Amino acid sequence: MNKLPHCVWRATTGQQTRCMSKFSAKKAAASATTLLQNEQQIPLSLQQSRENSATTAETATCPHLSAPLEEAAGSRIHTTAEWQNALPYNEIPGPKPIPILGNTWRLMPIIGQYTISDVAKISSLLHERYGRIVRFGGLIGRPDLLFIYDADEIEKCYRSEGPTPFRPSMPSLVKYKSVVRKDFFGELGGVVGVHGEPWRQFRSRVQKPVLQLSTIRRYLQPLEVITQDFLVRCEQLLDENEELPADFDNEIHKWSLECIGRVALDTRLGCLEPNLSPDSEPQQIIDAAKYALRNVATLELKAPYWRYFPTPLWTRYVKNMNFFVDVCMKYIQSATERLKTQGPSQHAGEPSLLEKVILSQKSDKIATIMALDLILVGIDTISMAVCSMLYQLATRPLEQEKLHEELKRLLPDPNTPLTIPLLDQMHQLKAFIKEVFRMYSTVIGNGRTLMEDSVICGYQVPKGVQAVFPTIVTGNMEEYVTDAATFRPERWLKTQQGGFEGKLHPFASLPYGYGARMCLGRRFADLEMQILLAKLLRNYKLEYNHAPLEYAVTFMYAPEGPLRFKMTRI
Ligand code: HEM
Repeated sequence: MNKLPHCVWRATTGQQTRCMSKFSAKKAAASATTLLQNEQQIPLSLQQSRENSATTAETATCPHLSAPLEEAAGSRIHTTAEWQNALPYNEIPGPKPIPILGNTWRLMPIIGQYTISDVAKISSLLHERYGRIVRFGGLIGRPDLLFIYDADEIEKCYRSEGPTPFRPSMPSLVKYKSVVRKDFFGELGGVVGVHGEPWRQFRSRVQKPVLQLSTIRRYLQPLEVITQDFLVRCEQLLDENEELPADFDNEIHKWSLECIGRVALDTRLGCLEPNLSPDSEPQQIIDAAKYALRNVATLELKAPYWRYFPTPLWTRYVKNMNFFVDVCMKYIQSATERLKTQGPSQHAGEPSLLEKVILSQKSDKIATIMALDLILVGIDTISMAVCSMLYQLATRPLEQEKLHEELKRLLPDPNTPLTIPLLDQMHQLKAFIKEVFRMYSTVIGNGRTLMEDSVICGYQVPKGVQAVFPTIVTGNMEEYVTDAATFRPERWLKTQQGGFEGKLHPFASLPYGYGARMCLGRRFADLEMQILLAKLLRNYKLEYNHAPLEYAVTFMYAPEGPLRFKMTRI
């Protein structure tokens, strides 16, 4: 039996002591109003807010942001009753920072309470201890983190985020793109780690071809071929007990790199070749991408001294990224050369994604930077999501059987090529994917730097604060999801498809984020996962006959340990 995230966390946190429920926050806000007009309290809170705005807005700026955050942006709200009735920012509950070390010590080895791999647990623990809004301040070199566990408030934040949402991700990547490799990126930073108008302009140039259904349709057959090759390779890897090797996650990374290479680099990288040596180029690209992503949490959450001087970890990060960029550049350049000499390749009547971007933007530089962004975030996310999906399938035989039945019905001949209409009819399969994301969201949370002073959960929150939306926690809250602790994919189905009526707050589980900045690769991610699960489950039975695995955050949230699945042909 799998441990549910909530059980794991509750076990470590002991008694639940919510400081402020939704009800009591409202009551508190109301009594603050009656306190009134308390002549000292209102000016004091505003002053506090201004002080916070000044410090946090500074750290929220980005070299790829065209203009600093609007100075006057927050002032409009100050005249509203909502703001004036709200509680001051410094009254938001949360762990108290200690002098000099702030709250950073809590993430330090030995003396700290939390390790990086516990990030998901920290998030749940903060909610259990402090309530629906938690201020985690005093982190060296970065603004306060404001954890929001209220799906209505999360919805409000997303819906009011404006045309250029600021996702405070990866300052290390920002520094790499805008300072260390300014020679390469120049003013074209791409979308990851870029903000404001430069982000909007870049995103609007590439968004249409990336998300177009015709693009997705074009890649169905090439990705199916890659997945077929992957399954052949899996069969070759089986031992005498029909089990996959302990480092099977590495094989999944190879499959996802092969997929993203086909989409973003217009090439078959050869990752699925047998006997790939550890120093082969595809394996090195996988290692480099993994290293870059997995050290982000350490670089940014533990004391981020690399901002001030080049720490050994930072030096290695840069070297690793340089290797990664150079190798990718090689393939993109040859793809653009091929386009110039041979014209666009036509598959299913469509040019490739790279060709569409080069032709529409008349710039291979934009295509290059887009491809780098897609690769940078597209390998680990999908690989870890697939690890999680396969583990859940292997440990939930009844769910697996349901999917198998659906696939047998839609694909009576297991060799039937997949089509978009067939994928569209795989309701159980899609519901299963959504339910895994709800309970074990691969990306545990999303965030936005507030661009304006706002009232959140009855508190005055200054602009510049980093709001965190912990989807891994909200997706598991009974308040928003009926029978939240039970794995029930049917909750995602319509009644006529066998679904059941129940609460499912639309902002509780958002694995791909929301709004203008939502995951750019989500359609490819869904396509790749659906193809893999459909091909696998139509032809094989998956089992896991070892000690249960715990979920942990390296960068993504996934089962930690050897994925020694037993894979038997049906
Ligand atoms: C299951 C796998 C994946 C998950 C769970 C995931 C999740 C996310 C999330 C939560 C965001 C932030 C969205 C927001 O701020 O609202 C994001 C952004 C992004 N994702 Fe994904 N993603 C996945 C796969 C991919 C893949 C395969 C690609 C590339 C092909 C990709 C490309 C991107 C890019 C480029 C962004 C930045 C968008 C921007 O800032 O404009 N993702 N993803």
